[in-house]
Amino acid sequence: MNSHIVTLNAGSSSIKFALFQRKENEVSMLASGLAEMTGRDRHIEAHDAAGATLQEDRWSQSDGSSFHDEALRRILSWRGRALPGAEISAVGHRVVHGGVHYDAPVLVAGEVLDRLRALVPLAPLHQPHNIDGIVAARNAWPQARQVACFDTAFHRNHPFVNDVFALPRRFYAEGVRRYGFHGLSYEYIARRLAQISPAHAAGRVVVAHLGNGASMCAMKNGRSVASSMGLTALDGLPMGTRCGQLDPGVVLYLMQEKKLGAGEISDLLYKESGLKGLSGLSHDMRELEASDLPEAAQAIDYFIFRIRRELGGLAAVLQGLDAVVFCGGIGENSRLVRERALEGMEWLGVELDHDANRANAEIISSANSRVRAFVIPTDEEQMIARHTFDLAGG
Ligand SMILES: Nc1ncnc2c1ncn2[C@@H]1O[C@H](COP(=O)(O)OP(=O)(O)O)[C@@H](O)[C@H]1O
Ligand SMILES: CC(=O)OP(=O)(O)O
Ligand SMILES: [Mg+2]
Repeated sequence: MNSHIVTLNAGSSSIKFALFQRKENEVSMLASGLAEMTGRDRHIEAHDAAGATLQEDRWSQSDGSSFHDEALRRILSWRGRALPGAEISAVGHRVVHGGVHYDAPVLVAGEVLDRLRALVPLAPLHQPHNIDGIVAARNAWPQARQVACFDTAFHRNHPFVNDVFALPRRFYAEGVRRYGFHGLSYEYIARRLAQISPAHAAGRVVVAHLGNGASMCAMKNGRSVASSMGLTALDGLPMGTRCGQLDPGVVLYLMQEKKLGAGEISDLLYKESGLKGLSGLSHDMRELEASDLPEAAQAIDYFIFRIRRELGGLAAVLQGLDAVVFCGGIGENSRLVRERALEGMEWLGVELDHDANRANAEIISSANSRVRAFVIPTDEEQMIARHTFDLAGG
């Protein structure tokens, strides 16, 4: 009997969903979709494996319900029509934070959900939606097993120096560590690079996952050795609405001088900063690139500046560089960001092929470039599906 699974991936500005089947160890996607919150509107669309549209709809946020609640409701209400007769044996969820307990996917049972709830303060833009997805999927498919697949798991073998903050040791012991996120994406990229170019995959690689959330990962032989993100998904690169790296003194200033409370500071750093805060226009890179506002250009400048700084830093961690990979909504689509991130990087061994970059080619470095630069569409859904079949069977 063919077994089907559903995957749910709630990001900060989108929920991606898909239906998979496994036949003789091969995982294939039968349908996939995306509910997304752009600068302009909210929409949902779904396609079958051949790309034919199965569903398309737009809505505006007027009734006070959150984007994620409404998106999840629409995704689940669609399932009856989309999946007639499909027996769903398991639902795989992207869960952004696994904390100290989880360094691999788990079946959601017993105390798991409580442990995931305890991590909500460390990932407020994601974890509540990941948990809502688990609860909603339990109701929608009561017979199915629920599998949690963690963004943090791929990074859990970092050397101590990449894992620690210089705080008194008791904080490390209680889990105040650099976890790193986007691990399902990096895991997929490591596997895919090994298919495209095994020699590069075995070497020193920096992957830039540039989406609404953005981070960079240093990999050696397909394993993560450092991430730009930390205890939370606030650190490192500036993002759609998140600040990225910040002097902790700024937080003290906000508390002591501006008299802001924890909730206000959290909202400021997670929801009002980054590209949105700097541009005053939008969190959405497409809108910033299309704008003539000098503030929009400066927001992009800062994004690029931090990518370049992180690239140099991670190359130093790896003691050299063999390949750079771009992925995520911005990394896969923005020629401008890739071009500006790599221009003048010949000292590091990267020479861009401008035509290939403009064409969104898979390899965007020149034939002479010592370091090869790739654009590889990421596929977190595929990683979730593989883990879910492996753990829940079917
Ligand atoms: N053609 C494009 N040019 C520039 N940016 C793009 C393009 N397409 C998508 N993006 C950007 O990708 C980001 C969303 O990335 P994605 O990885 O889907 O987000 P999430 O973090 O929610 O999973 C948005 O900032 C969007 O503007
Ligand atoms: C961890 C994170 O930032 O995820 P996303 O890019 O999906 O918001
Ligand atoms: Mg994402």
